[in-house]
Amino acid sequence: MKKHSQKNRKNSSGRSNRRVRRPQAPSREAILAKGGLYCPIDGRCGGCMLLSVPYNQQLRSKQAEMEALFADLLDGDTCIRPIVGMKDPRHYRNKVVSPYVGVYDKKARRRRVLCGMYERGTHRVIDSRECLIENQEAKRIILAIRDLMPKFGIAPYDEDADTGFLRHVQVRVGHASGEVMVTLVTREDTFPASKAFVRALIKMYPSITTVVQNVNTRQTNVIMGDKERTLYGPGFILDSLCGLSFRISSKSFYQVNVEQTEALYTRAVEMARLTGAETVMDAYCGTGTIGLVAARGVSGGPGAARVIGVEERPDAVADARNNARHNGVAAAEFVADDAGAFMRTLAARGEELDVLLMDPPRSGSTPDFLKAACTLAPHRIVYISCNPKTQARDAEYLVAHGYRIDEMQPVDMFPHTPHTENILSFERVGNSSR
Ligand SMILES: C[S@@+](CC[C@H](N)C(=O)[O-])C[C@H]1O[C@@H](n2cnc3c(N)ncnc32)[C@H](O)[C@@H]1O
Repeated sequence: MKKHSQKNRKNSSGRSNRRVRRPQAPSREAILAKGGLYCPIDGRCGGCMLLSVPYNQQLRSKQAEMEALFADLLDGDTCIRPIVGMKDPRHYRNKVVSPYVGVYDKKARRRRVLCGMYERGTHRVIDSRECLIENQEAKRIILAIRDLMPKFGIAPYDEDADTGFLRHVQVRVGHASGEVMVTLVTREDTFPASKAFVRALIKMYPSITTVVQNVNTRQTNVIMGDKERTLYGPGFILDSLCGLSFRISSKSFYQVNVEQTEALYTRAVEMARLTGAETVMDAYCGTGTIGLVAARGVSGGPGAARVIGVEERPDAVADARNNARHNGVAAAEFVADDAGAFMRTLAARGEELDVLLMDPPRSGSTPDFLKAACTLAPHRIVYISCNPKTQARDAEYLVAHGYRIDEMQPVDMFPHTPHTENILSFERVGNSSR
């Protein structure tokens, strides 16, 4: 029997010890010459995977992917719109989160703090000074915090030993307002240096309008804990979207690419074809953004007569009610419930619903929600999705139960990543009177 050489012998995990040569990454010059973007940590970071692909080519591929995915569900009369891309697809992320870890620097013979992003598929932090998709002011603040930590005796968190103090920092920047919220996620509740630290940080970055401490004492991958206290400012920021103003707290769901969100919501409400007389359901409504935009109307058109929003998270529902009050929208009400259960209740009561707007999580909707939706039989359904695969599954149900897709609109919410947001509008077949 032929023996394996030492070089080829397999280790305990069954993998060969021989070093596998990675295919050589294209050079900076080659990427830029092709029209792509160059990032020195491209390929290692878990963030964007398509940076080196020219943006127009990314858009063409995403469009082709959507058309192929829905090919069997569209008919000859479906209007397929070209994907909405960004003019400048850089620095679009208005929410930046970074872990902080301590390492021993052999060259400098001292410990230092790293911050940045995790290496793809690991919990190793890649120290990065720049990111092509993150908001630049947010990134500068993340780095400034790293530099201030030793001066205030703030130790980075050690995940294995469950020691240290600062676990993560989240920075949110209001796209239109420019207001900045910094959330410091700490392992302990007591933060002795908090006042002096916050003062020093704000002196460096006067754009910061509020600082929040979030306490996460658990040994977990989940970033945020339950307990929060405001260290500076009001504890939230305001931002405007489609002419309305929204209150964003550290844990609220708020789309990270606000420029594209304006396009997404505008197209979704246009696709609802409101006349001013409709009762509209905003299902999976988060902080009520889409429903409030529908109540107000877009592109100079009329809004809904009445909006009912449903969302399972009570804190998001509280934000939605606040947002309605704050914008003077009286025709919107928000309910904290499971969307499927709520739809079943409405269907059992025989309520009338004209238009259903739905924006479920990546897992898509549920059979009981879709069944109740078909019983309520709104004359239009507008389905927004960040995961077109589950959207295609749900669309198949709707098409089999009395609806046809009359329009499809992909939107590029996450340039340089493989993700595409997609909007489908459905009309009820043979029921134009409602
Ligand atoms: C993709 S987000 C959309 C939020 C909102 N439409 C927006 O654009 O900001 C999905 C929302 O669905 C909520 N959700 C998830 N499962 C739910 C369920 N079974 N019932 C009600 N809401 C749910 C999540 O909490 C989240 O706020």
